[in-house]
Amino acid sequence: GWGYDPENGPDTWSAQFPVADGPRQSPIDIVTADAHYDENLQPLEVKYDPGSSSGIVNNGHSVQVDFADDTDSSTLTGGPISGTYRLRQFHFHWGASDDRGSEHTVDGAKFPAELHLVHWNTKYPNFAQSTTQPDGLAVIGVFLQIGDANPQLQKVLDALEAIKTKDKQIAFLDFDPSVLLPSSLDYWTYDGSLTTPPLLESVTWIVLKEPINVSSDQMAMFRSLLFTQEGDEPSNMVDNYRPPQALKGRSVRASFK
Ligand SMILES: O=C(Nc1cc(S(=O)(=O)[N+](=O)[O-])cc([N+](=O)[O-])c1O)Nc1c(F)c(F)c(F)c(F)c1F
Ligand SMILES: [Zn+2]
Repeated sequence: GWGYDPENGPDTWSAQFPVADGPRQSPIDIVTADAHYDENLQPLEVKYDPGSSSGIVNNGHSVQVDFADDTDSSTLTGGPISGTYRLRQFHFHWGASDDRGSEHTVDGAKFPAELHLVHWNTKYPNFAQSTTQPDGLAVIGVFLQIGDANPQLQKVLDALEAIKTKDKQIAFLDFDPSVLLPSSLDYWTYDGSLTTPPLLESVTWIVLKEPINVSSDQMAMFRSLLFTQEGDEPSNMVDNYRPPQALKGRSVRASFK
């Protein structure tokens, strides 16, 4: 299956997923001088219920925290979107070293990691259906930068030793992901896609300008995960990021001056 090695990584995905060469692929490099301030953009409204967190899983591509999305308990509204989007899951992308790992870049600069909070549009019956619609998903991207250790992140990191190998998962309850958001919700937004196969062009991207902190030691904990299943030749889960894709005429809007 697809992955991030030379023989199954981002440069090979278009063979099985031709949309990889489509008109609205993600991630992108955000050129801040070209990001147009749009005064019509609303503030983001994030309302997460810690009671809806359910589990944490090593899915073979990332570490993912899943949420119950059968009610409007954890939602995203406002910002560039209309209607109500439900939080489905969040996950991370990171590098083998602190000089890389984010998917989006800012004026060419890479961050050591990027958090993605995946939401789906409740005008569609469920997540799967929404993934096939141009306005089906809204993903909040948050950059991680090396600084002081992040105590909010530590609860996620403490769970990793129990899900070291692919397909391992454990219960992960009472976690409010808003503790992972920076103090400012200023954002850039553009129309894009999933950054992993099936690369569906159904994502309104909302990339926060302000990074959150992570320490180098905490980054090393992400890198202790494995892409591989228990008993297989171990391969460290690192560099699980797709590089920036062509803008193909798209505009990036800014919610701030
Ligand atoms: O649920 C999905 N979540 C997801 C998205 C991204 S993402 O990087 O593309 N993203 O949008 O943030 C990265 C990871 N990850 O673990 O790294 C994910 O687990 N992907 C997904 C899927 F797996 C399918 F088989 C499918 F049919 C579909 F429609 C999907 F949308
Ligand atoms: Zn992602």
